[in-house]
Amino acid sequence: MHDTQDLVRALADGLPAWLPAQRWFAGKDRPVRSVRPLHTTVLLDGDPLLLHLVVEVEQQDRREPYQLLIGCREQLPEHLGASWIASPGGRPCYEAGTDPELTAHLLTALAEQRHVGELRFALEDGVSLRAGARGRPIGAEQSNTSLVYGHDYILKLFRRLAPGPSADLDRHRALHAVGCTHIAQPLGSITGRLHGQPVVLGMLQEFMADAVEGWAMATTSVRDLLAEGDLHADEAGGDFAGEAHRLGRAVATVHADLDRALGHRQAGADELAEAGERMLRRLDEVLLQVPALGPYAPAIREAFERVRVMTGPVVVQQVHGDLHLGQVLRTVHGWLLIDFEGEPAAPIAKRVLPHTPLRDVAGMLRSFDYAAHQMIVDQPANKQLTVRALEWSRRNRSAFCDGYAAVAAGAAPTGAGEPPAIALIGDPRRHARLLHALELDKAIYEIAYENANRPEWLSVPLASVARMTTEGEHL
Ligand SMILES: Nc1ncnc2c1ncn2[C@@H]1O[C@H](COP(=O)(O)OP(=O)(O)O)[C@@H](O)[C@H]1O
Ligand SMILES: O=P(O)(O)O[C@H]1O[C@H](CO)[C@@H](O[C@H]2O[C@H](CO)[C@@H](O)[C@H](O)[C@H]2O)[C@H](O)[C@H]1O
Repeated sequence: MHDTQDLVRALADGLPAWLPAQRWFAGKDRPVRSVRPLHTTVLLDGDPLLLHLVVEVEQQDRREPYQLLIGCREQLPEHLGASWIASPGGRPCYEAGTDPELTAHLLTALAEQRHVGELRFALEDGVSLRAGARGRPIGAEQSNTSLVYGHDYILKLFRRLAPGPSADLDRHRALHAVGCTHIAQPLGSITGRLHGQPVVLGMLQEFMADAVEGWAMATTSVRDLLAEGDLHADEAGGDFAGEAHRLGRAVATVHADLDRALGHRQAGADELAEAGERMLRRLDEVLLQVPALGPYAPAIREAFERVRVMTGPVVVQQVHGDLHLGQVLRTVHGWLLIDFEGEPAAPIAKRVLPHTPLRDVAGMLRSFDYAAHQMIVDQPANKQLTVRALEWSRRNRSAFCDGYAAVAAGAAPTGAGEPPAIALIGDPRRHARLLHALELDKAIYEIAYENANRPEWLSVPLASVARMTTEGEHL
């Protein structure tokens, strides 16, 4: 089979079985009916062949476009065996991200700013690259696929696509333009066209080789505390509160920088009503998936109702949108925020909308709670461990808010002489009612996320909801 279109059509028949096993595939909750190739671009001809595909995946009630990079060889070497997808016409086709020869080609295309068919490989202004390095998949639990090139670059290939702007790329660009020091510099992009509109396919960034994920640091600290016989969180060697304080400062600074770059505005009662309704709708959807949430529903509804009838105004701006300890990296110079894409489950068009910065604060507060309680997920009856986990969570949540409040208190006016949004917010704990509702909303999202992806962790957000609905708006 030599014709590329025939090869791709035959390959597409093998994709319904392969897609659900991929970590980044967002539709694992229902069977894949069919996969239809929308665009095929030959990036490298011969043996190996490198194909860029945009396919439409059809499931019960949805059709969504995904990006695939496919390698094809006459003979599949042993080290690529695990990446095999199908062998249309006897020619093995596989996930190209695992083939160093093919990933090197992507970096070269970026370095040379190539145009191939409708694909544009471009560098940000003033950037030049050292090509030649081979990329390897980062191997993280991801919604997308990232390739790391030596100690220098990381290329994120977005998997589920939507035409129009990319929140991740645009927010990185805006933050870099105002000199934000809490992000990895954006270096380049890959764009194409989908349904007649531009679409962002990839983002190249500076790779922070010395970085440690916040989640790894926080859970190590929890582990050390839980292993101690009788020390408290502030006495244990691996105390995290200093880092949590610095992280609060970093998040507030990124909010101030996003405001400086893209501005803020006041959201009125109608938008708050809409936000409250959105929270209530999500609760109803998740209740259908996870009936165990039922006993807490009345108290959660009450909290969301209170948002629905708030009179405002509440200040909104561009935010991170899915902030948690897995989205922050600690380098020797301080904390960085990564992945400004918003919640993976949200429709892509909705992810660029402005929100209250308290949404990110709520995400991070949830994450401290997660870090503490996931460690004892299989020992729910151990009161001593539960008390200690709670102590760790409270101490670090509070240090994070202190850090945020310190930056908010000293925030300089924006270009227009106006105070930035974070100065209007001040200490996040002043907004207990809204923050509580945002935390509950995030926990509801997490319940759906865990139910679909990691059922063994479902009890973590469920237990948080139980605590939150008993304790109320308490930090
Ligand atoms: N600039 C970077 N430097 C070092 N590691 C990074 C960088 N960006 C991302 N990572 C690592 O890659 C992982 C996945 O990146 P992320 O942007 O969160 O992808 P996804 O959108 O697929 O969730 C992160 O958890 C982090 O460990
Ligand atoms: O990093 P992603 O953008 O893919 O975010 C999704 O996956 C996260 C898990 O990897 C999930 O985060 C939840 O688990 C984290 C620990 O693994 C915890 O730190 C977070 O607080 C918790 O929300 C995230 O919600 C989801 O969108």
